Amino acid sequence: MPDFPAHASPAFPPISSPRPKHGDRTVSELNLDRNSKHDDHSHPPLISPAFTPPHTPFQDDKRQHTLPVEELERRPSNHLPELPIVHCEVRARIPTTTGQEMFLHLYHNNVDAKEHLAIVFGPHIRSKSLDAPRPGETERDRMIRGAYVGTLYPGRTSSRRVQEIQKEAGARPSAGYLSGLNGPTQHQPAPSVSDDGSEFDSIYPPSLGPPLVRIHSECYTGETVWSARCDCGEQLDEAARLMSLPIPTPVSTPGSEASDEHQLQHQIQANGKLPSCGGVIIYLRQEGRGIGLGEKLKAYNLQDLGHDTMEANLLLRHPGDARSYGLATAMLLDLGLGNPNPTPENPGLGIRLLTNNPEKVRAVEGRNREVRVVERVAMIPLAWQTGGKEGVQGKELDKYLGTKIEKFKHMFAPG
Ligand SMILES: Nc1nc2c(ncn2[C@@H]2O[C@H](COP(=O)(O)OP(=O)(O)OP(=O)(O)O)[C@@H](O)[C@H]2O)c(=O)[nH]1
Repeated sequence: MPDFPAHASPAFPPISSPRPKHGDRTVSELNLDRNSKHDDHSHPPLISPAFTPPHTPFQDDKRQHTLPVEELERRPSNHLPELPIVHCEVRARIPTTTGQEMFLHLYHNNVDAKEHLAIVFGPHIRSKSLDAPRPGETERDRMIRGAYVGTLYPGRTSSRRVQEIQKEAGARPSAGYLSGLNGPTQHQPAPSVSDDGSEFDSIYPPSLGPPLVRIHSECYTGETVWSARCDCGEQLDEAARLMSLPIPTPVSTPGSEASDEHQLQHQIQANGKLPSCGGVIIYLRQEGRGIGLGEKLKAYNLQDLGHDTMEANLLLRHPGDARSYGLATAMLLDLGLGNPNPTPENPGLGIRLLTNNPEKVRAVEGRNREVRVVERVAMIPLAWQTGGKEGVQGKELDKYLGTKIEKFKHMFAPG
């Protein structure tokens, strides 16, 4: 493994050949040697390597992805006594520089005054608190705050889905009737409506498998001013890229997947391109692992004086990591991604969490396992994946990653 930094050895076996190229990577290609063992016996692997899919994540047997959650080391002390109350105030469509769209959801809550965000990729994830009717609001109010289904366009008059309008009209209305209600202008495409009147963004197709989720902590330096002290900006970009990957061609199996395939074909026809497999980045305003930007900058000066990132926090009288994840749990539940009461008949999908931080896996599930993490997907630095051809690099980053591994016990490989 000549391309990996020294602190990556021996925990980081080489990535299988051929070496991944930027733009070609899939989630599954992030997997390292599945036989590798984490060398710290005091921190057993949370998830067996078998839970990271070997090939296309959506085509594997889903039982293979089931996390043996009983094996998780629970740390209830890190959970908030009760889940915060969160409320999605507004969402808006954001076209991105990659050509994919995402929906930015802005949340308020009852524990801090910050505006935490959910960055939603794909059409299938919706906020319950956003969609719920609010007293006295008009259809226009609902569209302005983003509580609409389908696509906005000049002249649209209803936030509701075509199915609901049809139901209200008592029979299947004519195309002229629908265009009077929801009709696009001549410049804008109509909402994606299938033959039976349904729209795509109303359900999460089980055939897509558990959605990909990233819980990301704000990092002004890494995400905005090009800092090479950490890998935060790269991780944010990579999470978005993975969630924008096109859905693999659906497998034709009996049951729901047949209708998913029908929907997929329809969406391809409507948009002219493959929809993304989707997912959500929960973007928490936890700058500097919760200590804030000013304190993080002091910590950087201490690091330049020779201390590592954990020591610097402690010298400033902060915990090494001052974060909690109850807000993320509550936001995931609001987005319909929790599964608090699984039954054998309805085990639920759970989520696939993109992280190297074992504490996040435990914490985001919540004290009562309101959310189920069925798989942890490791985030390998791009420089390690590409032998230094891509990604953030530098001696400060090497030290940062080394401390994450040695002191914070982050796992840069599955399991
Ligand atoms: N206090 C402090 N915070 C830092 C430093 N470098 C980055 N951060 C913050 O650390 C947070 C990201 O945490 P990381 O430890 O990099 O990663 P993680 O979120 O725990 O784990 P992953 O899910 O694997 O990314 C962001 O809020 C950054 O602003 C530092 O040197 N000191």
